[in-house]
Amino acid sequence: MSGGEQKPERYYVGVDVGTGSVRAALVDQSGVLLAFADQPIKKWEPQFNHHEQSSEDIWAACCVVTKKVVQGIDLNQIRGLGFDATCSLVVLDKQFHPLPVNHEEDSHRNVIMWLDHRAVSQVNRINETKHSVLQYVGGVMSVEMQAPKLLWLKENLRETCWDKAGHFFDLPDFLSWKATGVTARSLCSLVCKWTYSAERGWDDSFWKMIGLEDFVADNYSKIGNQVLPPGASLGNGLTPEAARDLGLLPGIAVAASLIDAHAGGLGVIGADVKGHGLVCEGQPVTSRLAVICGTSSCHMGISKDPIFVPGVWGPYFSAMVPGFWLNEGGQSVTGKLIDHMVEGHAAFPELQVKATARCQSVYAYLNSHLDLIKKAQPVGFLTVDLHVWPDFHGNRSPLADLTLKGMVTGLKLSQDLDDLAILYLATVQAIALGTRFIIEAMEAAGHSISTLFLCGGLSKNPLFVQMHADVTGMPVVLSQEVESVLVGAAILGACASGDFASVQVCWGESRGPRQ
Ligand SMILES: Nc1ncnc2c1ncn2[C@@H]1O[C@H](COP(=O)(O)OP(=O)(O)O)[C@@H](O)[C@H]1O
Ligand SMILES: O=C(CO)[C@H](O)[C@H](O)COP(=O)(O)O
Repeated sequence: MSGGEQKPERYYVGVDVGTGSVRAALVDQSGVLLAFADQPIKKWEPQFNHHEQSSEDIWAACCVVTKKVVQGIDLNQIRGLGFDATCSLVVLDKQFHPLPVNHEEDSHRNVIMWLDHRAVSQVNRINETKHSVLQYVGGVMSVEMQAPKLLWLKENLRETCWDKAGHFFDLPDFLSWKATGVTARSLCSLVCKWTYSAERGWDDSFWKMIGLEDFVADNYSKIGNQVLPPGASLGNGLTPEAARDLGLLPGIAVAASLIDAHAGGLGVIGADVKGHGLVCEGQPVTSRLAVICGTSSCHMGISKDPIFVPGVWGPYFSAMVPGFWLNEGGQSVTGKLIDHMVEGHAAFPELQVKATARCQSVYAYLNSHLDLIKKAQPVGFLTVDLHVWPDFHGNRSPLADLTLKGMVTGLKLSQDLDDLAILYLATVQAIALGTRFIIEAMEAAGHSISTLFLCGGLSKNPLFVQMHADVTGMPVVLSQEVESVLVGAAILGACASGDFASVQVCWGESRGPRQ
């Protein structure tokens, strides 16, 4: 954000709800992050491929982190609040109380998480319809989107959930409703996960064809019939009740939200790169690919005209950057896969002890261990006979095949720390190769990408970043501000406050690359 004529003492709060934790930041008018706080959130996996959360637990965590980042600040200086979150499905009854999304009837667990794969039969039937809305999700709907999950609820929890439900929210929209009482949905969520079209609105024939004609009959009141662009100001701003919860003043501007990957994309894709000798300097913003790497990785490329990439979500109009089409490639598990491989290895307890003794994270320890054992070779050569296929949770892009599984070839009869380090390296390489596979599919369809902009938890791992550069052959830019997703959320708040005319105006010089 670049302030221009505004006074310097205006602040914005961004709240980012990831898969594993909630983060908040206080950001100034120049986009500089002044305070940061995070808080883990609960997750349940009551059975394989069922992943649930609690919207009350998530809101409570939002309140804890927001209170922390505004400590010591004159609350009158806080002008706007923006939320982003994972695209999980929140279910509330007609009085806005949580409803259970499980057979146990535990209403605390009222969120079907984005990575939940329970609705396989439902998504297969949806894809068999070959309905035209599927063209706008890469040709194949993902089990991680909302329509199959809604159909699963109707077919499996009719009495305990479906019949009682009054409101189905994408998690980012739930948060903005909780803050303002306004049920308007963000165009970002509805376009990307719910088949809404920015140009044509809802398609009645789709919902009727898949057996969810209920939504058409009540004019989409349960899933959203008022739609606003991300960054638009909601109602009268923060309600007195939400203000008390969050430790802010009532009435401050609250923005229509973004999905987390889109907030990260917004936070990095417009960075000013002048003077860094980067190939993308002087090239259009469409030559950049934002890669948001957390539990999953999301590959966000924008274009002036719609580009249809088989197996890559979109094209979505105005879902991330207003006026641009978005294609969203993805890998359903990346950080989660690395954690899974490392934590499941027989040498993990030894790794923990050694990393703790050096006051390092296990990943910093593994990276230095790889440096030690590579000897004179480049580190990548350590895996010449060990290979990982990373689709342990199916392939989101570009194969769009949820049935795919993971694979490791080249295992030996030893399981020492060297083996663990090399398996970790092979996993990171496999993820980077998956990114290259997605880029190749996007380029074959018409994108022209020259530079990667990485953010999210995994961008803090130098090995992960280096492997993405090596494997794609492209420069990787890291934003000066490590918490770029939160900057994206704060940009929404800044935009809603009216201090900035649009989210693009917030892209400014202070948000250039790291030196
Ligand atoms: N400093 C770090 N070094 C290596 N990996 C990291 C680091 N920080 C976070 N990660 C990894 O990033 C992933 C989580 O990223 P994050 O963006 O916090 O996820 P989410 O938004 O999905 O909650 C985890 O797999 C974690 O191990
Ligand atoms: O589908 C997505 C974005 O469209 C993301 O994968 C999902 O929101 C989870 O994000 P994260 O891995 O950062 O927790």
